Amino acid sequence: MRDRPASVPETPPAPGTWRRVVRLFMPYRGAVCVLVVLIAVYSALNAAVPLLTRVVFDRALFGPGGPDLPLLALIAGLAAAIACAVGAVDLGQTWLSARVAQRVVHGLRAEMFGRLQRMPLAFFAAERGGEIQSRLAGDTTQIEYAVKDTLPGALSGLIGFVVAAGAMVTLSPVLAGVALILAPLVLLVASRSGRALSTLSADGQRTRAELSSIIAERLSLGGVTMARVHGRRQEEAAGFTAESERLARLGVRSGVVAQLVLSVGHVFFVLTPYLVFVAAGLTGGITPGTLVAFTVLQARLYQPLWQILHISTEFRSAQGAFERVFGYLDLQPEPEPRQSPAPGPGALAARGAGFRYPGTGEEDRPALYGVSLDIPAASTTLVVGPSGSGKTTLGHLLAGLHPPTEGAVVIDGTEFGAPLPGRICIATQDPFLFQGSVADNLRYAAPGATMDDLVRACRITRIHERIAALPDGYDSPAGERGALFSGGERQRIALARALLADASVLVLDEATSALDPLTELKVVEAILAERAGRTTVMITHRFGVLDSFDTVVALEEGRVVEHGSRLDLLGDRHGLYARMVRAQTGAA
Ligand SMILES: Nc1ncnc2c1ncn2[C@@H]1O[C@H](COP(=O)(O)OP(=O)(O)OP(=O)(O)O)[C@@H](O)[C@H]1O
Repeated sequence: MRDRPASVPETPPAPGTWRRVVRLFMPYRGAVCVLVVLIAVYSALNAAVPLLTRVVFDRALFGPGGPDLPLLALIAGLAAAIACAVGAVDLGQTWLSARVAQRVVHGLRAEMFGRLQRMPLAFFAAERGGEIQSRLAGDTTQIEYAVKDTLPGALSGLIGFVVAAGAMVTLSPVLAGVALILAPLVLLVASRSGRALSTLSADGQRTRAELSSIIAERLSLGGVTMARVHGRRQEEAAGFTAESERLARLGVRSGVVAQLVLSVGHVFFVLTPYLVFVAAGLTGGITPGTLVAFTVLQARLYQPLWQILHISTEFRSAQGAFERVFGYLDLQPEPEPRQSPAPGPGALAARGAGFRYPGTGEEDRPALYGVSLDIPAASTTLVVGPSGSGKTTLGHLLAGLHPPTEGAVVIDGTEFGAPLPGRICIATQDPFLFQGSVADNLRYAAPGATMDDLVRACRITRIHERIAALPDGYDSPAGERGALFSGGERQRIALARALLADASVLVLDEATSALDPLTELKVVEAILAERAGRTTVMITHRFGVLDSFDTVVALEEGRVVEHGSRLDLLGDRHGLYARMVRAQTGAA
């Protein structure tokens, strides 16, 4: 299993994270302003009730003339009206804040997905699947929880605090001063604990991502098979358990730190009223009505304070998630192609093209270098070479999947370095079939294809009989990554999909490698016949019996070492192609 440091070193919060969080709300500033007004109204209405209580005590109940029933009835009516208004305003503010929060989180998710789609393929080769899943689904969910409660909570906390403190100062400035004397201590503890919480949160998010990666990789069909074949089930379970325990420990520590803040706050809330009573006793001249109103207002003061503490701990806990999401949003995507080449017959060329995979050092040889080739329109070209010689890399360059890191790749006279759907298509050795029906998978290349089109393509790639024999025919499910089909069947379905794309250039990168040699020969011949008049490039190791190609390109160690007609290259007894054909066919 993976190695991990026993504990991730404390990292200070990334500078600018909070500024970026605030910026997320900028497009909704109008709604946020309305929210502020609603919350202010809500807080003012809430603060009015204790002031009514003061009138009840000092005038309506215990006034000089005894109980004043009409005044009591009036106050009861007013209190009922205020309660209704508070309910309505509360509903409005909940709707608005939920809307803003959901929009912000939806925007983050959509932007992150879009950014990832534009990342170079090398990013997906290096990044773990679980990591992407964890950031896109897990981190955004944590942000959603934080943002949903935070926006209204922080605003109502602040406004509620100001309104309640203002009302308390109006009643008695001295008692208000005493009530707030311990507040700085609580804020200090909150700020210290907040920093610890952010670190714990970042560590927690990383551990969650590690768990997701283990699940995605080791609980896949391939991962489970590998563990069973090599008898490593217990080690796999132990690796997962260790990460899970680590997450559990982090969860406990975060819970304790968060509770520390809340507990200090609690002591403050319990202690302060008694300090106020003592102060009232010492100063004298405070009416019972003022003291009752003051006591009610104190509760109203603590609630927002409590809310602010609670939110600050929650937000600090979400800091790690924000940083990981922003980390993906800062990734450098592939540049968009400057111009789309004008339509043409499909003549390809490489001009001194080379490619170096990201992460390979300057001292390593590039995967491909100095490749200059002309592949005329409507020609058929075979690309051969030893394992690791750069065939797939060349295929990817010709299909626009990688832009060359030196030189250029050209179609019909125009340089390109990005996929050209509809003009160039590639079928690979390990094709991707998604969960859905066989027909869905085929129509991915040609959404408007009729059933006859599907059947025709599948007949060419010799897979129609197999699909037709399934209980639901073309509507049968393909399974996870096409797992309900054999490797050779998957390849033939993917080849049919590539034919349906009807591109002027088709690159076959070992796309028939899982077929038996006889079927492979028939399928390749049928594809070439179907594509007569269009350009086809085939990369393969099993070329010994393939004799219908115009041209052969032989690669060795990232360079083109032979390029010519098949018969010419066969004539060069010491040439790479001739030697490889002899090795395959057993010819002397
Ligand atoms: N994503 C990658 N990152 C780094 N190096 C890579 C990556 N993919 C391939 N390479 C390296 O680039 C070189 C050429 O690889 P490529 O897959 O093009 O060879 P190939 O001729 O198609 O091999 P094979 O016949 O085994 O499929 C190899 O040395 C390989 O290790």
